[in-house]
Amino acid sequence: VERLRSELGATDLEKQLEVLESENQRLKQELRASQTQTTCSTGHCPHSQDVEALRGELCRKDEECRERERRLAALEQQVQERTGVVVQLQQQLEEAAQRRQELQQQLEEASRLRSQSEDQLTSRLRDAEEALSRQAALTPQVKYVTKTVEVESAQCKQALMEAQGRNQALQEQLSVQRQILRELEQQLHESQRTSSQLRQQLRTDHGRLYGLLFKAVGGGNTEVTHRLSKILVYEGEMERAQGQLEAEMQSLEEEKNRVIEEAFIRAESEMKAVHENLAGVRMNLLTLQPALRSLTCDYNCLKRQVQDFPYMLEKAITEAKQEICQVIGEVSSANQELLRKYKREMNLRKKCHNELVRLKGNIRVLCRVRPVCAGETDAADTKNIVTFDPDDDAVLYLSNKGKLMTFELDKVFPTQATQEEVFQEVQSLVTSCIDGFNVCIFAYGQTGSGKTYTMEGVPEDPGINQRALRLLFSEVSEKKPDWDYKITVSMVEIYNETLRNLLGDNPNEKLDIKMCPDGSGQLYVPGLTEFTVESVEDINKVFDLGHMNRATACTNLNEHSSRSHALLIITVAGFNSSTGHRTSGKLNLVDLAGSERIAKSGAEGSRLREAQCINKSLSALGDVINALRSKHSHVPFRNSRLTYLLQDSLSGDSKTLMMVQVSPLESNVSESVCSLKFAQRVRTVEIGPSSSSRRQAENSSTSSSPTHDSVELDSPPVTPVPLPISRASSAGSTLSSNSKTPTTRRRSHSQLSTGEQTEKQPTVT
Ligand SMILES: Nc1ncnc2c1ncn2[C@@H]1O[C@H](COP(=O)(O)OP(=O)(O)OP(=O)(O)O)[C@@H](O)[C@H]1O
Repeated sequence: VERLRSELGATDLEKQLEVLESENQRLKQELRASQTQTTCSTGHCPHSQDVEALRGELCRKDEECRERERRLAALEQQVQERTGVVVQLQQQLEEAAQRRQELQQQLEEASRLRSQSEDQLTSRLRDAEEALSRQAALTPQVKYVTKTVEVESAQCKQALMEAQGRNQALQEQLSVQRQILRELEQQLHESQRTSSQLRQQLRTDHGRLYGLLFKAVGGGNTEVTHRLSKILVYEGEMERAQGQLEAEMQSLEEEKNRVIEEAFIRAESEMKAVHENLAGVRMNLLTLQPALRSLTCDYNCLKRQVQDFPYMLEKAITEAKQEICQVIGEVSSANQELLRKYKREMNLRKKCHNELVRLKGNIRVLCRVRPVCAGETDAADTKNIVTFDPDDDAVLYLSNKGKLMTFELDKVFPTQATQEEVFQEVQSLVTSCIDGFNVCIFAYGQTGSGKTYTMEGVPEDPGINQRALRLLFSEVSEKKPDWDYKITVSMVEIYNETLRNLLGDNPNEKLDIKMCPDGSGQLYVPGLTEFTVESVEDINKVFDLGHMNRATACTNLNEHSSRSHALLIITVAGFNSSTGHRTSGKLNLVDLAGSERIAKSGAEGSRLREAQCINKSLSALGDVINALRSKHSHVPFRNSRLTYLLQDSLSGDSKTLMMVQVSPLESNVSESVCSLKFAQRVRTVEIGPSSSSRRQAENSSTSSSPTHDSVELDSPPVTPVPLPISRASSAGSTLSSNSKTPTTRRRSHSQLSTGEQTEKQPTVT
């Protein structure tokens, strides 16, 4: 409104009107003053009647003038009203523009919705097509497709309905706007007509009035004439100003019409676009309808399939069940056959392996010559007293006091032989323990000949003990899952004919060897600690504990270890879950005490006793092996702790390997000769199969042990006198730890169970 007012110059016009008003007032006052003067001056005038008449006429004209003024004011009011109408129209114009904007927004919204619905329809159609193709390819998810189709068609229809509804509403709004515009135009025309009529009337009235005035004045009063002409000029100015106002209003009207026309044209073009879009949507709908029809058709088809599906499924399940049952039957029979073959093959493999070991000899004797160590490089000692046959690895030559002695063994390892090469030679024995055989591997030789090196090795190059356990781990893991194996280890030391538990809490505790109370004839050591091992870390922990316990009980470990036998007893118990077979094998890895002769060592006192004990046990071992070799009915296992403990691993179908260690030094040549002679004798021994008769004979012996204190290894063994006591009746017998000659104490079962409670179950082989 302010803008319109400023554009129309309403303020100037108002000011001009005010000026005109004040001028009018001033003129009226002047007129009254001139009338008074005229009255005074014409008191004795002969034309007083005319003057009176004129005065009356003037009053009347004055009245008319006031009337005109009133009408002018009314006209001004009308002009103001028109201005108000113009303002209203302007407002309406703005509202119309706003509505147009809203319409535009709605149109945009409608087009957005349309494109959205188009997109949705396209994507849903695509989804539906894909789902349809998937359904055609796979087992149809009919329910899902059905729902999708229904939802899509309903949504499309609803979107169309909404778009049509919005279109309808927009059209209605447009027609209402058109109606309002028409009415406003009509009102404007009418007001313009009225205004021009009024203006015309005012002009004629003014003309008439001023004519009359001029006539009345008749040029008599120039002052009045002058003032009247002034009024006329003012009126003319007013008219001109009004004319300008009207012209401006006219131009505004035209501008408004033009704007409305443009808005109308734009709205029409937008409407046209909306219509086109609507037509497009309709077209799309028309194109969608066939797709919808085909989808409906597919849906019906799928529905039928779904209805048939349970029957088909049931039929398929029944057929599948039959097939599965048939296949299960076939598989189980094939499985049975395979299991039978597997058992046969396993037995065959076991037999072959056993045969191989047997062919190699149940008692195998290997020899290892240790290299000359640093610090032994004396001129005298470094003389080459041990030589090897390059063509035969079973032959060793020893130069003894200028005489060349030849020794033939199963295999001779030269000084440069590695730990790995040595282990490869013994590994078949180690694996036979998995098949349930008992195995003994001894390292025999004088002190410092390399027994401990061969059995234990050094951390960076371990010996047979650790390598055997590693091999067992890898072998049993290969046999999984059919076979489940448990590997346990014990460590025992025999010092001065006393058995010590190296893995126990108290390494000073002395252990006994006992017969199992179950009458199986098996021996066991009550209180002996066993550890289950599953990894190399476990092995290392066990070895560390054993070494620690061995060291705690002595002042000088090196001397102590030279004078005691160290046994690592590994038990491998297996269970085959598919066949139900059980196996149990024992692997005894023995690092024997030094085998040097007392005469040479010149020992006295406790050293003498140590040497006697060592010699006793070693000669007992020699006796046992001799008895086995000679197939004696009695084998003197009980003559020493060592042979008694290893009884079940030396008899029957057990396998024994003796690693004779030889020093390369000339100063040790006589001990080397003794060791090699012993080894050669042992090599000819065969462990016979009639273990039961041997056991019977052996168990019958109670006091046949010869005294070996002074017996040299190559001296002939004393033949034991067998006594007819059966193994079953000797259950519970113990070997006295103090007695030089083992005696059999007979105990009843009840005595055993109460007096000597076993700490662990005996191993059943
Ligand atoms: N094959 C070998 N290669 C290298 N060094 C060896 C070999 N055999 C033995 N030795 C070394 O010889 C020395 C004596 O060996 P070892 O202690 O094994 O003899 P031993 O027969 O066990 O003695 P003891 O009866 O006193 O226990 C050790 O220093 C050892 O490292």
